[in-house]
Amino acid sequence: MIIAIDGPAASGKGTLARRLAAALGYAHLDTGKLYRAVGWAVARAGGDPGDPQTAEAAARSLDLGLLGDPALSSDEAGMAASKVAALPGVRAALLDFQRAFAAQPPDGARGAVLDGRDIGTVVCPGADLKVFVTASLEVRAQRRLLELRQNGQDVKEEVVKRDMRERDDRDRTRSVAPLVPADDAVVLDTSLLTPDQALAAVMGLLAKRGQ
Ligand SMILES: Nc1ncnc2c1ncn2[C@@H]1O[C@H](COP(=O)(O)OP(=O)(O)OP(=O)(O)O)[C@@H](O)[C@H]1O
Ligand SMILES: Nc1ccn([C@@H]2O[C@H](COP(=O)(O)O)[C@@H](O)[C@H]2O)c(=O)n1
Repeated sequence: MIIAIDGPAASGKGTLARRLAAALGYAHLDTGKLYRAVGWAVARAGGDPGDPQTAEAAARSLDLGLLGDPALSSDEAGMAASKVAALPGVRAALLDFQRAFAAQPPDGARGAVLDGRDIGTVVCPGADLKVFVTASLEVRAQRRLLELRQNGQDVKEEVVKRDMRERDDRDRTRSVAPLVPADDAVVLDTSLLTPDQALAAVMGLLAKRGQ
């Protein structure tokens, strides 16, 4: 069983995907971390994340050990990620790994939950369940602000909101794998939902479908 969770920044898709995977005993892949690791590797080396050759080389030689680096959660890493993510060569370099994870989840798990921007449309178009998670920009910016401050990062509200809008715009308008709900995705607005309520909504969908 493959579950695809997509949506814009800080909509709550990662929280939902992680909790869903734990509840079902499935493996979870946060695909945003792959793009963050590539963008961050380029930026940290002083390169331009928007440069196709540099970014594609970084994607092809990506060290998966970097996915646990706390620096990946920064706003800067998110911006660098969205720049490398607009490049077709970078997306192609990361595609096989994501598809292999979904087809053969690690540790013998019976299923996989992947979250990102293009899971339901490109990575796993045949997923058993697709959920497109949304929330208003205001709510999402407040969530991210709280998260970054709790992580000890000194960030300004207007900068977080501006960066989020810019990142969402780039993700929605890029020519390759843009952020759009798959035709067969269920849209879940979490603006007024707690993480528990969002999880319950998806568990309810699975139960209704007999899965
Ligand atoms: N339903 C919710 N209600 C309140 N806060 C939430 C909810 N879901 C997630 N959060 C919080 O909002 C923040 C962003 O959530 P999360 O990381 O799940 O979003 P995301 O869509 O995966 O973001 P990104 O794409 O940037 O990784 C986290 O601090 C998380 O704890
Ligand atoms: N499937 C995906 C996942 C992510 N991206 C890009 O990475 C950026 C960071 O992702 P987060 O989920 O960690 O916020 C995001 O803004 C996208 O540009 C992607 O393109 N496809």
